[in-house]
Amino acid sequence: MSIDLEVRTVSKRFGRFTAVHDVSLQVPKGSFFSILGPSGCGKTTLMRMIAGFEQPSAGDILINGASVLATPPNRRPVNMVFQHLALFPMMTVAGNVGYGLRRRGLPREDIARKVDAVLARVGLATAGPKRIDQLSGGQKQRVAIARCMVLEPTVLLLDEPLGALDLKLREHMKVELKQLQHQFGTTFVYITHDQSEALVMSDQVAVMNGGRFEQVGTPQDLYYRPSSAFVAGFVGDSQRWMATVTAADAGRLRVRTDSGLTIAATAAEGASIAVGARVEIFVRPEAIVLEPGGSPARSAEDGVNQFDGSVDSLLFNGAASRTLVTVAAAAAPGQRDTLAVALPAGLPTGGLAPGEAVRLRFPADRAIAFAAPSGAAPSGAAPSSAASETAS
Ligand SMILES: Nc1ncnc2c1ncn2[C@@H]1O[C@H](COP(=O)(O)OP(=O)(O)OP(=O)(O)O)[C@@H](O)[C@H]1O
Repeated sequence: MSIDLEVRTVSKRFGRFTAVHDVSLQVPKGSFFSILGPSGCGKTTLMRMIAGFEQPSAGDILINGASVLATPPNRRPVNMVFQHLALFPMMTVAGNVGYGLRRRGLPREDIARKVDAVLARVGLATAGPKRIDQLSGGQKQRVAIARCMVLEPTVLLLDEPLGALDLKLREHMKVELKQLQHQFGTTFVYITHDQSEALVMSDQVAVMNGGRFEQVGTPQDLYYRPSSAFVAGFVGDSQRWMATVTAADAGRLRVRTDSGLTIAATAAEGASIAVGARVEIFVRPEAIVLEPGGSPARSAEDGVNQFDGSVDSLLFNGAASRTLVTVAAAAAPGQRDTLAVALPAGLPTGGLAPGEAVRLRFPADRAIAFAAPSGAAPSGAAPSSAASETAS
């Protein structure tokens, strides 16, 4: 596996503030790598160092195995697509796409041939003579990508390129960008604060927080095997509780949530958690199975959590429909918890109505516990309703 881009223990300080701390990554040739993190975590600073617009304070950046620190931005084999695309509004589509080739001094006929070929590959074969303002938002995105791809970069850097689009177009462009990347076979490094963009498109994702990488892995790794509470909370939806550990045996835990529920949970990989520890518990909505209430109670199985509750509300959203279920903690009168549960596709939501009794089950190995940062605020309990916690 050859590596197109390598970042080695790179840091960036602005005065006394460190925006990027000791970050390392390797991006294999032809892959889609995303850097995902909240606003201000250092994504753009890292990207600007790769592009050559900022110099690292420490570390090295290699493209095709050679350090590029001494190479100015316009000589690095990378191109960058910005959120606001930076297309020239007064030029035609072909004029924009051919701009870099003209600056390189290529003969006109070579430019015309390359521009036509790349426009055809992004599905805009006939758009060359059009003005930029005659294009839709999605078409402008494709022109911005074509303008970079025509220069045949080793790495294409994309800085939140879908940020300015409306939601529907963003959903569409996620799939289209992934297809374009696959078709060109070019290495893409993509920065975003939108976890769903990163999950859908990427081969590998680095989750960044406070200038550091929290975890680098496949979307599946991040979703199913998060290595920190930050990753578990930032990637995908979760039911989340603050809790105290009441029993611990080789990673199998029993915890009492601040809202009064007793939950069988599993310590996150590599975490050593003892009785009395404060933890954060994460359960994915689809890990929770919803059964009709009133069905004969199954005997409590070891390692399976089981709660009786009632439907609070239905959140219909086609295949992504959910229901909110309220359960009460028997040991804590007056306290209750509302859990979001995914409805299996095709389940007639007509069968469920607010107030209806249901039973929730989820296995202990889908309730992942991370040590809570010291001083973490309790999650707090919602107001009361009638339901009872059964055995777990
Ligand atoms: N030239 C600079 N001088 C001083 N501080 C800077 C400079 N550039 C960035 N920073 C700081 O570094 C931190 C990281 O900024 P950066 O733009 O890399 O974050 P980001 O993750 O890309 O955020 P966003 O998603 O909002 O663009 C921020 O606190 C920012 O204020």
